[in-house]
Amino acid sequence: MNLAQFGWNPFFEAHFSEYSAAGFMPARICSEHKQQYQVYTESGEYPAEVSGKMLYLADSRSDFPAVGDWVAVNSPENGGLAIIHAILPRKSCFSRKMASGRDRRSGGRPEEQVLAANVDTVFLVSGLDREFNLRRIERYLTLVYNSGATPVIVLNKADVCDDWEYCVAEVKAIAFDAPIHPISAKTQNGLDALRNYLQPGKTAALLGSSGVGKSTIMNALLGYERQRVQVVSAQVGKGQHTTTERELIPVPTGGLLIDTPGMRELQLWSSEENLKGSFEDIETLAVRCRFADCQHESEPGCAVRAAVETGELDASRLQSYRKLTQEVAYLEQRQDSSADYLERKKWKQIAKWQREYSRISLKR
Ligand SMILES: Nc1nc2c(ncn2[C@@H]2O[C@H](COP(=O)(O)OP(=O)(O)OP(=O)(O)O)[C@@H](O)[C@H]2O)c(=O)[nH]1
Ligand SMILES: [Zn+2]
Repeated sequence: MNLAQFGWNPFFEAHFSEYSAAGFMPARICSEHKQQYQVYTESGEYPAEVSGKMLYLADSRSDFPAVGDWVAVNSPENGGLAIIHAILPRKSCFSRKMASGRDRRSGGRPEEQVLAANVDTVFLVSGLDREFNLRRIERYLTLVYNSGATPVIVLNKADVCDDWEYCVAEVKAIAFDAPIHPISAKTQNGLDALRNYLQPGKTAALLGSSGVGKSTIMNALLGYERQRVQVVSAQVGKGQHTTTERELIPVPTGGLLIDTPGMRELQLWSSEENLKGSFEDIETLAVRCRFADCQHESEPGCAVRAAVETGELDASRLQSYRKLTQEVAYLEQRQDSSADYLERKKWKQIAKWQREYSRISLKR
């Protein structure tokens, strides 16, 4: 197997020199299930586990490999198990803050779990049907900008939209420099535009609400119906090893697509930072507010509200900005709290509420 086909490049090469000196070889995680892995290496595909040392040193779930990660492994002998010794730095990363209390290591704090790593392009899929919703696209854009991957906006179901040019223009106004591709997965129109992002060694993932057509697009790009198979157990070497369906899947154009259950359930977990990427217009206006910590509510000399009044800024933009700010504040407050039992119980409730809330607001 040719590693460059799997995304190996000078960035990872540079970070690998100390490991190659120690006799390790590079591998890319192509599936993960309960910390049992499957990896692509130059000499083929192997089951893998993390080393005892890595397990011992890990103090949160984000210290474990995720699908898409490049790792350093020992050479697996005749079809055996590869042992993972280190994770190379991630060029991009999608993660989720886990509800507290699941893992004692975290002391009950919301913990980061990496869902996918080293994604180059995210196809942010939206339907051009009745589900079309600009605010939702904004929220997903925020999430993608925060990951380090590059967003590409895919407007699917153009076949059922009479006025898709109008929708594209609307999206353009909120998308900054993200490319926008109207397509129809059903009629296969416009799919070549997406194939362009899947050159050899490039990794892409599909993100978007349920029913927008992610599976249909994926099947069209793969050229076959991908079945999402249940976990099966296989006897490997001396111990039991669980193998799962590949979640980093080669496509005929030479690139790779990531499809993990985690990416499918990904919700908006953000921090202050990622507000900036998709609300540049508001951030720019806010520089002119009289108070540096202006909330753009009722403060005197607020440049953001002034812009809404003159029509320079759409009122709904400010509304979605506020909503996102509130969510961020909420999450940060959670992270600050202490970790005793009652707190944890409360957090569980909050996490549940938060999940429901983001579901509801994403559906809006
Ligand atoms: N008219 C039309 N329907 C489409 C198109 N693409 C997908 N669909 C339909 O939309 C429905 C949902 O498609 P899926 O591919 O299952 O959507 P998904 O985003 O994978 O949904 P989840 O698995 O729930 O996340 C199916 O009935 C598809 O046939 C399209 O381009 N045009
Ligand atoms: Zn203001």
